[in-house]
Amino acid sequence: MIRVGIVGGTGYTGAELLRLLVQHPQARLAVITSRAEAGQPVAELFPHLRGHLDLSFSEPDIELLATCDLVFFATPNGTAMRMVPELLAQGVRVIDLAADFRLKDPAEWERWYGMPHGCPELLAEAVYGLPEVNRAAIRTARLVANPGCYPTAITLGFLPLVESGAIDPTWLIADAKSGTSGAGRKAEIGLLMAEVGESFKAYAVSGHRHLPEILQNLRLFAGAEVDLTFVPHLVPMIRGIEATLYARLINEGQDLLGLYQDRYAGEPFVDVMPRGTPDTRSVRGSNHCRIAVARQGRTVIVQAVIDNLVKGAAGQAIQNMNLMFGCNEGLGLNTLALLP
Ligand SMILES: NC(=O)C1=CN([C@@H]2O[C@H](COP(=O)(O)OP(=O)(O)OC[C@H]3O[C@@H](n4cnc5c(N)ncnc54)[C@H](OP(=O)(O)O)[C@@H]3O)[C@@H](O)[C@H]2O)C=CC1
Ligand SMILES: CC(=O)N[C@@H](CCC(=O)OP(=O)(O)O)C(=O)O
Repeated sequence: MIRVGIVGGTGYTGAELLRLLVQHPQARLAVITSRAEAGQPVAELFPHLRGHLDLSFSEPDIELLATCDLVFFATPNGTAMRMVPELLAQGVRVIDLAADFRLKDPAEWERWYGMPHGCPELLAEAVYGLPEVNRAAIRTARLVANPGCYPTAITLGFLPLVESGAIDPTWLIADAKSGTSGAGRKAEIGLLMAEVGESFKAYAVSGHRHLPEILQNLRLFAGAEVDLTFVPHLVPMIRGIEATLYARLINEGQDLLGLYQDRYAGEPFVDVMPRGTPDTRSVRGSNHCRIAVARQGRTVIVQAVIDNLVKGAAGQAIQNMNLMFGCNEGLGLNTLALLP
């Protein structure tokens, strides 16, 4: 059994880790932290876990966390980097769901996240946790940087086009939409029902912090410097990301469906649709990225959907845990989407 700790067990991604891990046959939850709820039984805050988990929230104490084989950080950006060096030194493996270890360049981190990096010496070692491009390195990693939600959908969507050289890398557009759970479980006026319930808007139009992550992915894993315009939107739904991606074909005769089917053949959590359009509800609660590809003349249109809390966060983190501990990659992740 893998003895698991979660730092940040009261947030949306922490709660999603709990939902999936209580049913995981090889994981045993040992430590779940919350500073605000320390001492409270977890199942009192989350009654759906009654009968599945007999554990109380603890303070995020290093010595306690060091009793685990693996610690997930489901905490705001800039939190994990203060605790990870000590945990690694004590032989604990780590998966960070935040952005602390995703960017390789500490100056780039500081520019986009507005704080100096706490342990830049670990950035080279940290393994980017997108199994579809990095499976072998994840298996042996001590420290995994779990991808951001938009970068998961957008990287998987563009990857076959960019790595095959089928498109012009200087002209890529990602028009992405997210449900409100992507912003976390916090009180904020812009996230009130009355503000977002019947509304739809773009944000971070002049530059979102996921842009450098996506550019780094396409450079390191698809081998191309690309010029990408990325605009995220907030839509009135709770879970889900839909990314509509545009690129220009070099060769109009390209078999696009074949390209995507071949690239993702054997991938347990990427589904390429032979026809039709993927919708977010087809992945709600599931670890799948569902993709369709179409064309209008020379323009390719890729649509990728994920659940931001599952393939975009907790599910992908468990997929990484399975790889790191030699389990079947899909263990504990065979939940189907909830319809309607
Ligand atoms: N929501 C999403 O769809 C996605 C989120 N992410 C990333 O995952 C991380 C978690 O996101 P999310 O679950 O939405 O966040 P939430 O804001 O919902 O939850 C944050 C959690 O972290 C704990 N926490 C806050 N500050 C600290 C601290 N200084 N030390 C220890 N614990 C702390 C909080 O509990 P307490 O304050 O009681 O200790 C809480 O449990 C973020 O970095 C986010 O960017 C990544 C992909 C998708
Ligand atoms: C809807 C919404 O607000 N989404 C969040 C994405 C959250 C996330 O994935 O955060 P990190 O990858 O940086 O950890 C945002 O745009 O900031």
